[in-house]
Amino acid sequence: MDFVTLGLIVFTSLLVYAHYRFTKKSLNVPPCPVRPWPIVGHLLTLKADQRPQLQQWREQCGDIFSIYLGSKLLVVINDFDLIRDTFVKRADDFSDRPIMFIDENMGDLGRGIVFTSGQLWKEQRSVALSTLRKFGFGKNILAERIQEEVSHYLDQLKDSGGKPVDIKRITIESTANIICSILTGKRFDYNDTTFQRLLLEIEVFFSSNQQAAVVTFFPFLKYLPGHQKLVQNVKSIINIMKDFIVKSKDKDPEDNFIASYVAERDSRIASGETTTMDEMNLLRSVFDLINAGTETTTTTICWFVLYMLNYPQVQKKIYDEINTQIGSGHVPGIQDRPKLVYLNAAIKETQRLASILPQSVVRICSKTLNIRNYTIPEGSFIAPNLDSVLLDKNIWGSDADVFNPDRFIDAKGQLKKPEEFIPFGVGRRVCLGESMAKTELFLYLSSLIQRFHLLPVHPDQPPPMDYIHGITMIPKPYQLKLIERNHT
Ligand code: HEM
Repeated sequence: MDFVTLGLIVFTSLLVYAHYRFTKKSLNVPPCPVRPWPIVGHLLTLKADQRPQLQQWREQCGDIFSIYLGSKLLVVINDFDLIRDTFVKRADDFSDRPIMFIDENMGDLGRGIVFTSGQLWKEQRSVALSTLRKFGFGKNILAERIQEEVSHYLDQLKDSGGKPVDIKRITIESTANIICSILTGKRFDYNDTTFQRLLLEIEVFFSSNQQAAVVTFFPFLKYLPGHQKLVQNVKSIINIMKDFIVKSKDKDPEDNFIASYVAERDSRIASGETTTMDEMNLLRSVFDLINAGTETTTTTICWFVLYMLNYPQVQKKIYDEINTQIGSGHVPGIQDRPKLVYLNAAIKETQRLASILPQSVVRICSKTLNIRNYTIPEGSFIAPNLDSVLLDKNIWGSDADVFNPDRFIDAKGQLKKPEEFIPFGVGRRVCLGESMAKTELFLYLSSLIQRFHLLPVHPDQPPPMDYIHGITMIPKPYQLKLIERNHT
């Protein structure tokens, strides 16, 4: 990039910034916690871990405040009632998503499920959901498929022979295999080279996502060399997805998601229906489902195990419950879920406290709107701060920052289902994979505790509960020992 180009970029950014500052001041946008800098806005003010900072800004500014990411306005919504009023009661206004940087590298903008809006999003989401239902979403067939994968997972873990092991990689392999087998009709051998390449690229994708987000706010950064690596990464994932589609699309529509999508598209076209179903949307939906369905579940499992190492009394109570309610004669199945109240409570408590997607997935305002007398200009980003609900002391009590599964159990010993428990988001864009994720979490974690005693590598020195602030809040890498329990 030469100096003239650089000068033009800086000059244009200043003009854009001045325009935004001037117009937004007169528009009464929600308050900023601190004054934004020219060009970069609050990007340099944001700390590496923004969670405590957002909490502090909420105390300072109230339930709604503004942050400038470059010249882009991001409005942060806090508090359960305000989040519900905005994203559920006014879903028509607040259900769109912005187009993100990666779309550019797909050769087509705004395709698939996660980063689309309007009619296209509605059709792609509804097709994805109805197709996934055919393959067992919300039914026992999916649970059986997951259970089969869990048994491979436990065998892999057993191979650690009680030596220190980091379970993250094995867990990603296993959860990715479930979604890949639904999409393509085929489960992969863990050593399959294409599968290993896919997992590696997904890991790179997730770890470089913050960098990717910055490019969304400063498109000129795409000319810097580091960015090319990201582009290459996305292209590699896309090529693997294309290969999945080529190999799966001509199979029986009952065999896999891809073939079923293609058959449905052909039938809509044949009957003269106007449809957004095409190869590009299929490609991007497959990409979305693998990305959204792998990292989130894996991260939650890794958090649960970390809590078990730090709270051995909770682990013992879960094991005792499994022993009493199920015994060791068979692995827990989905029909056992209602019996394991304490385990279910511990899973909920993990999701609440770990809050792995603290600001959910960002939305965009497609027209100028008002919230509590503030103006939210067209094109602004808007995010529900799930942390502000999941960690709220007014909802969960003064020990909201302590891991305590009992808070989800009522006086009669029944599982509580508070409406403020929103780790899967809210409104029309609520997680599409919620039922699958819940089934996975129950089957993986019940089997894990039934089969192994989870121990820290150094007795009485459990790994710290630190995390890395990526696209999800990932526990810092840690090891543990898995000691097989005595089975009768
Ligand atoms: C513990 C696991 C999971 C958590 C905590 C989680 C959480 C979330 C959250 C917070 C959102 C954004 C919702 C919003 O904008 O309000 C989301 C969206 C989404 N999730 Fe999940 N998720 C999980 C597992 C899964 C799985 C297993 C799948 C797929 C098989 C999946 C697919 C999706 C998709 C496609 C979207 C975008 C929905 C849309 O924009 O219409 N998720 N998820």
